[in-house]
Amino acid sequence: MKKIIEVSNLSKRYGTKEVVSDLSLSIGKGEVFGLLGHNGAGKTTTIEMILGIKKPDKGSAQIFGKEARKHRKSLFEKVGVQLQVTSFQNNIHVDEVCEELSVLYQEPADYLELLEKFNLSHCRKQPVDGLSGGERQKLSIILALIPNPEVVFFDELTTGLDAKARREVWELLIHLKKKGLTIFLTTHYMEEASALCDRLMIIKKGQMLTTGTVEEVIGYSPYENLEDAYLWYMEEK
Ligand SMILES: Nc1ncnc2c1ncn2[C@@H]1O[C@H](COP(=O)(O)OP(=O)(O)OP(=O)(O)O)[C@@H](O)[C@H]1O
Repeated sequence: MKKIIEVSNLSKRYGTKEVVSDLSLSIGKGEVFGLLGHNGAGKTTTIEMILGIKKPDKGSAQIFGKEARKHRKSLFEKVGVQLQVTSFQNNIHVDEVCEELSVLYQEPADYLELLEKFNLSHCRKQPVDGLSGGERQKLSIILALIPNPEVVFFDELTTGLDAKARREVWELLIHLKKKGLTIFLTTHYMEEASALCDRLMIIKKGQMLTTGTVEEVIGYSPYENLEDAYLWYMEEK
């Protein structure tokens, strides 16, 4: 399988605290990879280092065989990103944000279609500031998909979404995965990880506790579902 993301021995410390410790992983084309861990475990920092937003102290990360820091422009034609904190200009409307982003890409996705798929068409003319938390979250997912990416990073994919919207997002991502999209996600919802991820890694205080397919990760524990297994890893190790 063609490797899309390769991470080797990535480490980062702030002061004396090591927040990411010697993490290595690789993700093949069309795979959905989930990074799981409690608040503060180092998930966002790991994503930011892969994307070249933060500099690792040790190790390296490549997307399509290139370091993001050095090849930002060419890489980001093919990479979509949804980060937890997305700030927008004051009073900007939903369709303006989508339009402004679309013009940056050679072959952007049709944002009107995406708004429709995520049931946000009725918010098109609304200021982003006036959106509900869930609507804002959906918009950030749409923005990550506007580049028509080959690989996409979702940090806390469906946080703040109601159960129906969460299922809709899952369905859409499964559809995009079938078309070859590679997905790196973090989530605090084990049901979501089970439904979407081909492979997982669970981290605690920046260190890997386990990695494998959902079945493997559950199988290494004494439990039969991911949530119980996850909690077991967190306490046992
Ligand atoms: N610039 C910084 N300076 C100091 N500490 C930082 C900095 N950025 C992150 N940290 C710390 O690094 C640790 C890892 O943070 P990170 O955001 O990667 O965790 P996370 O797993 O994404 O958490 P969450 O699930 O809450 O989003 C946290 O303890 C955080 O406080």
